[in-house]
Amino acid sequence: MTRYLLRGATLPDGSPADIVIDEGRIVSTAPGAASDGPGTIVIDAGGLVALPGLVDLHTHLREPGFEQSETVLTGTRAAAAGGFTSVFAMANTLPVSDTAGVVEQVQSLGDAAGYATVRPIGAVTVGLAGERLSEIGAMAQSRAAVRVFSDDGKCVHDSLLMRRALEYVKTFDGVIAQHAQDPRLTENAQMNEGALSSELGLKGWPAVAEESIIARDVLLAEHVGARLHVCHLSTAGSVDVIRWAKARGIAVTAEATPHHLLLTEDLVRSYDARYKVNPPLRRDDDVQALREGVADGTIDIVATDHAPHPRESKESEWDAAAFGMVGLESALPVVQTALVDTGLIGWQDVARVLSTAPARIGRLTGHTHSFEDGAPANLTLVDPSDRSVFTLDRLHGKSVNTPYEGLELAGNVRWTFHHGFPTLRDGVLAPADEVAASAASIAQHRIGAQSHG
Ligand SMILES: NC(=O)N[C@@H](CC(=O)O)C(=O)O
Ligand SMILES: [Zn+2]
Ligand SMILES: [Zn+2]
Repeated sequence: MTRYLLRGATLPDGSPADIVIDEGRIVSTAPGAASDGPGTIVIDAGGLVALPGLVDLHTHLREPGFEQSETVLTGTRAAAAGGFTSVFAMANTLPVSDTAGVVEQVQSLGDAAGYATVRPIGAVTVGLAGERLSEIGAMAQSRAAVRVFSDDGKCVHDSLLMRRALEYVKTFDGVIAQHAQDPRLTENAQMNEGALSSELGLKGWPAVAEESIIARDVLLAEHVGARLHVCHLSTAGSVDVIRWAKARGIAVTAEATPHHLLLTEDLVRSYDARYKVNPPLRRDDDVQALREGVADGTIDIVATDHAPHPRESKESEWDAAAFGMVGLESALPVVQTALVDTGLIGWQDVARVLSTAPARIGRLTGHTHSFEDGAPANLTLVDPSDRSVFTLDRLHGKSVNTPYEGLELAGNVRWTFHHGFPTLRDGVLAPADEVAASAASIAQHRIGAQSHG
């Protein structure tokens, strides 16, 4: 394997570093200490911030079943372009990822592609139908070793099923990731409920539909003593409920998406379905509350909810259009724009909310996120001085349903290393055949690490 020297990088804590990568691992980070042996590729990392490889706990890769929107290969190319080295693949595929067979298939596709570590999420209920628990134990014990279970796209609404699911995952330290949406309160809902939804004549989606499920679930998690993760918080009230639950010592974690940290419902005035997403874009005071929630640690992570949809699903009229936005390539720029450049968080917090905390919540093994000598080299180099208008050529997945086209965002990902292999090189994706050729050794790393716990 090639040896790399990333010269003049800045670590998240602000300290300078010359990062040497060899045999897929970080050999040293001490400035000046690195000598360029023959065959070392030297990268000028001056002005670039080195972050541990980003980890997305909430990605829709769409394979199997919806390959016209995305595949494991194209979605992980988008991930690498966005600085991600691991993604957790949501279960709303076709067939649904509710059996050991499907989660192992998703994991194998990720291993073969090689652009990022793919960790499948298992469905909580069979077919996401909300009626019977899926084979949670078999998925946990499978080669995919699933630790995160979610019916995302749908809420696990039945209280007894939710209780049983929490009891089940508790036995192996798993977590239920809840899409908190009361189905009865949101029937045919199209956007945030309020003055604007009345004005636009679109059926509203009240904040309480999210907050009431979160309140119930934190109490269930407390009762069972199990871990609960709440997907895509979107309202100020949700942040309050999570803050209350954490103060009470409940084992709950929460995520916010980049789009809910930057965009508001006012965009819906355009009736442009690029802005149609579940949960809906909310008001400015919600955005502010979410930002404060990330800054004070109430919200543990930022997760993309990368949700690719084909053009025809987004070009129809608002009511008929699909919910969802792509988000892997824009995540880091939006986080810098909304949280870092506003002075709310620093780069160490970015490393936490986009890498170490999601890795911990998902019990990601064999993929450490530190700059310690000997750690697997999963890292990304970001240019924080970049200011550029977001364009569709920044996207590398199959779908282009981004809300950021034409917006100026701060920060850009330049390099991504996945287990020592550069998947993104000064902004250019490595060719698929080269990445696939390195994939066997990457899989080897992971299997070795998993068997050690
Ligand atoms: N976020 C969305 O608007 N859509 C997601 C489902 C989901 O995350 O709930 C999708 O799968 O398209
Ligand atoms: Zn969801
Ligand atoms: Zn989702």
